[in-house]
Amino acid sequence: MLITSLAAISVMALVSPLLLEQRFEDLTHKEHLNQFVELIQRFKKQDPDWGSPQSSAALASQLAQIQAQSPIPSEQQGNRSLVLTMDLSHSEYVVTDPNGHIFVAAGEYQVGEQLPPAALKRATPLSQNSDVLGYALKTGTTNLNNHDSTYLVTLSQSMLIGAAAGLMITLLLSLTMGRQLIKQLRNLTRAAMEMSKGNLDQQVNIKGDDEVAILAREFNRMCQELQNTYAELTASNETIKAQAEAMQELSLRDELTGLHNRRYFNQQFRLMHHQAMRYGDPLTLALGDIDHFKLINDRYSHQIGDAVLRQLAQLMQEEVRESDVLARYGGEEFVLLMPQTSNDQAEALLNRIRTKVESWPWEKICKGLAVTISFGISDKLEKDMGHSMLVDADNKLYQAKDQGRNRVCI
Ligand SMILES: Nc1nc2c(ncn2[C@@H]2O[C@H](COP(=O)(O)OP(=O)(O)OP(=O)(O)O)[C@@H](O)[C@H]2O)c(=O)[nH]1
Repeated sequence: MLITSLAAISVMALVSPLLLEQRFEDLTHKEHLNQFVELIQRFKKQDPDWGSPQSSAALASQLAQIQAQSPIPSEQQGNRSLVLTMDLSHSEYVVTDPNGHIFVAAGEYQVGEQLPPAALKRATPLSQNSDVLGYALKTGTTNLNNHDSTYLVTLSQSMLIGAAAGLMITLLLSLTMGRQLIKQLRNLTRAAMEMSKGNLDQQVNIKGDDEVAILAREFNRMCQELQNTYAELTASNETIKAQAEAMQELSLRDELTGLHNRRYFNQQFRLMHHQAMRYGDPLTLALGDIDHFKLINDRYSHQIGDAVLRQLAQLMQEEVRESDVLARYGGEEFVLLMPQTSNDQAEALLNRIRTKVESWPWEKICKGLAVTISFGISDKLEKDMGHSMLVDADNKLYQAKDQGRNRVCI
């Protein structure tokens, strides 16, 4: 923009004086011609023999005299004299009769010749009333008189000084505006780079109302929108994540008791069994089964049976460790996986649970209700992904049932 402005002013400074000179010359030429036509008309008025050889010779001689001496501020007497103060010293004119025969010569034209048609076309008719007295053609270049030349030079110099002042002002303005522009663009670039790093909280200062300010305003608006959209997306992501986690958790939970389900137990059992096998850590598995649960359902209703299951899950949950895995294994069956626990320790824990179940006031749920539970325990670690341990615990549970229920077998 700066370069364009400077170039425009420089071209203007160079071309304007030329155009001015050209225009000045045109106007001077026109002015001279008008004066010349007036002069001829006045001559004609005083010379009734206009067009005669004597008249033509008299005019030619007068003009030669004028051109040689002018300006002529004289009032010459006589039939064929002119009264004028016109300065013809800088102009040369060809004058013809109405038919284009030259009787006043100048430049390359000679007296008595016929003015060529092209030149005649350019010539100015010398008219009086409606009569065409002849034609006048200016030849050569228009030389300006001293006064006009001085005027033109002064004008050209003024224009050059004006252009120089314009250049200086443009330069100063451009530098000042350029600094401001660069500062704003730097701020914008910095903010954009921060955004690309993921810092969406970007706002740049806005000064003025120019294109950069409009760009900065749009940038700020875009940042704000991006920030809002990002916040919405993050919130929605969080919700989706939370829902996915909740669903995942639900898929691993038993709906009735809230304990983990058999699927979760299977996952954990595989892991813990593998770990215990690898590092030689103790691992104990207990299978529990409510005694005569069918009778409870039959005698007190299925709803009471469900309430028993829920309460029993809670009682067991209260007794086990965080690191233990307690799950509902099937209908009225529970499974408890105890890492870092020996058979004896497991037996003690399950007896504690068994006693707690037996002594819990079941009458709160239903009058006459009594609940007991039997457990089978195994610590059998074999390279069969836990199969032996499960079978062994199940066998021990049957053993407990066989031996009269409400007991723990290891
Ligand atoms: N209320 C209720 N009952 C269930 C649920 N799941 C299984 N049952 C019942 O639990 C009972 C299990 O009965 P059985 O397998 O004969 O065993 P049991 O009556 O407890 O007898 P033992 O185990 O030998 O002491 C069946 O009647 C099932 O219908 C449940 O979610 N809710």
